[in-house]
Amino acid sequence: MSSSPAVQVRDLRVVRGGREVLHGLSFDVPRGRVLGLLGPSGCGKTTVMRALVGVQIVASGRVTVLGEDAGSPGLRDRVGYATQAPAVYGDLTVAENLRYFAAVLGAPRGDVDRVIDEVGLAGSRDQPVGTLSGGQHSRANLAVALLGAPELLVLDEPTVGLDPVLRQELWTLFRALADRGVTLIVSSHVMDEAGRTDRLLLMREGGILADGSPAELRERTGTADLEEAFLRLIAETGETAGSPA
Ligand SMILES: Nc1ncnc2c1ncn2[C@@H]1O[C@H](COP(=O)(O)OP(=O)(O)OP(=O)(O)O)[C@@H](O)[C@H]1O
Repeated sequence: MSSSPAVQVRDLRVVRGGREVLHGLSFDVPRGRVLGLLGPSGCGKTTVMRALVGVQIVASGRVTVLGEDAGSPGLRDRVGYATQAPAVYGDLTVAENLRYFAAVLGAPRGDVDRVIDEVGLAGSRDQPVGTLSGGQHSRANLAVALLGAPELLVLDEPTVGLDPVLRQELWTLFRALADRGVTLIVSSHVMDEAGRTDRLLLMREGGILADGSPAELRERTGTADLEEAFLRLIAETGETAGSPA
């Protein structure tokens, strides 16, 4: 297996709706790590993820994923993507949905039971997705992204709306996947999840405010609380922008 980063982004600029929403981002994600993409609503997290999976038109820059250009056909079964809007069909059961997506993705049939177990939905496998709770619905969506055992998982706010117990279970699953060598990019706008990542990319207004491990960010800002660290970084950039050259 290559030791090159799972993801390399260089000078990524994206224009959406006639406005530049990513202003020249550069970052790497090492293999087998969990990267948290954090920042306020509208800062560009989903746009970064769309660029990584190759569905976003980019104005300039380079996005390399698992050694290939983002969106290359060769990456189709190596990258799993779960969007915020569930992809699963409400009138099919959990198992039917997964059998359908496994067929579309060319994933082995045996994967269906594995991913249902991984997301903790074995007890609801024969229930129509439309009758699941919100948290179960998000987990069914996540299960689709796990089909085929992708090397990179891009998960857009996978824990939104989940209770603390389920969130903890999902983070345990993310860690187990990373221990198996999978690279995960997980977005969130709640800072209490930041401490569970290996690496944090803090975004604000289409730019990167900070990139480092939670420990590095705590040290740099002199606070143990990552939410407070984020606020201090914002204050710091405000001061820099406002200070005389
Ligand atoms: N389809 C679109 N057309 C035009 N502008 C868009 C479109 N989608 C997003 N944007 C804009 O791009 C910027 C980044 O949006 P993006 O969805 O990437 O943010 P986000 O950080 O993922 O937000 P959230 O946490 O609310 O999902 C925002 O200013 C948003 O208004």
